[in-house]
Amino acid sequence: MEVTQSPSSSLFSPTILDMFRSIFAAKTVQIAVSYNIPDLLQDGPKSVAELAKATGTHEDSLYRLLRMLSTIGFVERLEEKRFAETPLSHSLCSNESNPLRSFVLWLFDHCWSSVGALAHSVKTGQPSFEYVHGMDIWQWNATHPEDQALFNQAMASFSRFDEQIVLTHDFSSARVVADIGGGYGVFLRAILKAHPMLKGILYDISPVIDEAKEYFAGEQLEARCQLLAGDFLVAIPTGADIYILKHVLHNWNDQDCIRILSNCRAAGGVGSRIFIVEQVLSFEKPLEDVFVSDMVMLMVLKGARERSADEYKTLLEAAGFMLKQVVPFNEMYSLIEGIAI
Ligand SMILES: C[S@@+](CC[C@H](N)C(=O)[O-])C[C@H]1O[C@@H](n2cnc3c(N)ncnc32)[C@H](O)[C@@H]1O
Repeated sequence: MEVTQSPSSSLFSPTILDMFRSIFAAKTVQIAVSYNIPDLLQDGPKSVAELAKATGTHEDSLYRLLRMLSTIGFVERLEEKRFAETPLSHSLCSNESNPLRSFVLWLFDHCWSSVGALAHSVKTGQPSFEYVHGMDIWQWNATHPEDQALFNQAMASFSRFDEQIVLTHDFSSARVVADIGGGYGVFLRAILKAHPMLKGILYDISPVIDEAKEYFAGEQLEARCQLLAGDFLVAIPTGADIYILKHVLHNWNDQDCIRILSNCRAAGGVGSRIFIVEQVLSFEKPLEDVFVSDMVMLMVLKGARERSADEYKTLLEAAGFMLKQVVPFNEMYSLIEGIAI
């Protein structure tokens, strides 16, 4: 019998097909990572039977998942039912040098149901995360330590993309740098290592600071850095001449942003500097990643959003700062620098 294949474009446009594929790419990669497939393939190729035994999964279904994953380069199919690692799967092994693993687990697993309920956010303006989980993400993290750790590791993974600012920016006139909402302190540790004369303050909520302590102890930075717990909506530690808010303000509505910035202004006094590190919206240069991040904000927290440089200028001025400059330092992030007046 002669089988004629109709071109796929007659059914779906290539763009719709890409969307269809990318949903399954994200989900199947997350499942493979959850079952530690990258780790299992690290010491050599394995048969599906071996992988199914090691992961406690249904052999034929795992085979179908791996076959699909081989088409996106996540694994290599050596024989019909034998698979090897690729650079992509290797990059998601559980060792610490591959931090994007936690981001894959956080967004494609923990937040998956909130992505599914995004229509709720569009209809009501309320975060779908809260609609799905019955509480906001900070309350959820406070009552679910494992998810709190996953969230903080996912955030820390992005700090590695921001480290360029550490190498390119001039910190020579500063003595003390405070990273406010600084998470595990990946960014602050990079600044302190690159600038040995500087002292640091890491400030975050207490469960995060408790976990950050072990990272600082491991790198012998304890003597140069204070790790302080508190609520930045209430007060911010004094004594720094640069206050950093990295990926913090996009989580808050305008009123709360002005509160956080005003607290930095009160803590640092006239002449202190504020470094806001965020993605910046631009009508002239619309970057897909900024809009994707803005969707994540819409989904995750009430009032959270990405903003334009003009919007950051308005927030800074409302809190007693003057905008000094907006410096894009890689294809994703900008440094918005303000001076307290
Ligand atoms: C999106 S994460 C960014 C973390 C870090 N700056 C980075 O770029 O990876 C936001 C941080 O704000 C902290 N945070 C949230 N609410 C806070 C509050 N009320 N006071 C202090 N820190 C808070 C979170 O614990 C988290 O570490």
